[in-house]
Amino acid sequence: MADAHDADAFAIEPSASGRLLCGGCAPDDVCRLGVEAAGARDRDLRFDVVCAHSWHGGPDVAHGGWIAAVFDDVLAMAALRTEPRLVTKSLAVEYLRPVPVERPLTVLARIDAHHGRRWEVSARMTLAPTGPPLATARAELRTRRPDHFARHRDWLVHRPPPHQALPPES
Ligand SMILES: CCCCCCCCCCCC(=O)SCCNC(=O)CCNC(=O)[C@H](O)C(C)(C)COP(=O)(O)OP(=O)(O)OC[C@H]1O[C@@H](n2cnc3c(N)ncnc32)[C@H](O)[C@@H]1OP(=O)(O)O
Repeated sequence: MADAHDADAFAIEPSASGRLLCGGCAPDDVCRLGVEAAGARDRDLRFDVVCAHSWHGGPDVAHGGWIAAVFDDVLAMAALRTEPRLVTKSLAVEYLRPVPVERPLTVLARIDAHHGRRWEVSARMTLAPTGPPLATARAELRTRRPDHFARHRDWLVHRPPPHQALPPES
C-alpha cells in the first residue's frame, strides 16, 4: 500500500482474503460493486457478479454507470496478473440488453493485445452461467509511468485554488 509521500508505490495487491480490490474497496476487503474473481476459462478470466438493488437505474435494472465500473475493474484485472501498475486510458461500453439486478451474472475478460505500455482488453457480460451478451466493453490501458501520481499531484498543486464561495449580496 502506498504512503502519503510515495503515491507511485501504489499497486493492486491481494487483500487479506486474497482478493484483488481497488484502493477504495481494499480496506474493507470486499468489492462494493459485487464482483468476485471466479477463475479462468481458455483465454478469459471469469467473474461472478451481482448488481445490488441499490445500483439500479430503471426498475430492477442496473444503472449504466455500475455496468461501466464493473467493466473498468474486470478489464484492469485481465492485465493486472502481469502488470500491477495500470490506468485506464479509454473505455467503451455497448449496452445491448437491460441488466437485471439481484441476478447472478457472468463477466468474461481477456487481453486482446499488448505492446510496451499499451494494453487492449475486452469483456462481455451475460446472465450466469452463459447466454447472449447483455453488454460488452473494450478498453485501452496504460502501464503507469513511474512518476504518474507524483506528476498528477505536482500538476494539481499548480492549478488555481478551488472556487471560493461568493459573499452574500448586500
Ligand atoms: C474484482 C475486481 C478487481 C478490481 C481491481 C481493481 C482495478 C481498478 C482499476 C481501475 C483502473 C482505473 O480506473 S484508472 C483511473 C482512470 N484513469 C486515469 O486516471 C488515467 C488518466 N489519464 C492519464 O493519466 C493519461 O491520459 C494517460 C497516462 C492515460 C496518458 O498516457 P499516454 O497515452 O502515454 O500519454 P502521455 O503522453 O503520457 O500524456 C498525455 C497527456 O496527459 C498528461 N498526463 C499524463 N499523465 C499525467 C499525470 N500523471 N498527471 C498529469 N498529467 C498527465 C500529459 O502531460 C499529456 O498532456 P498534454 O501534453 O496533452 O497536455
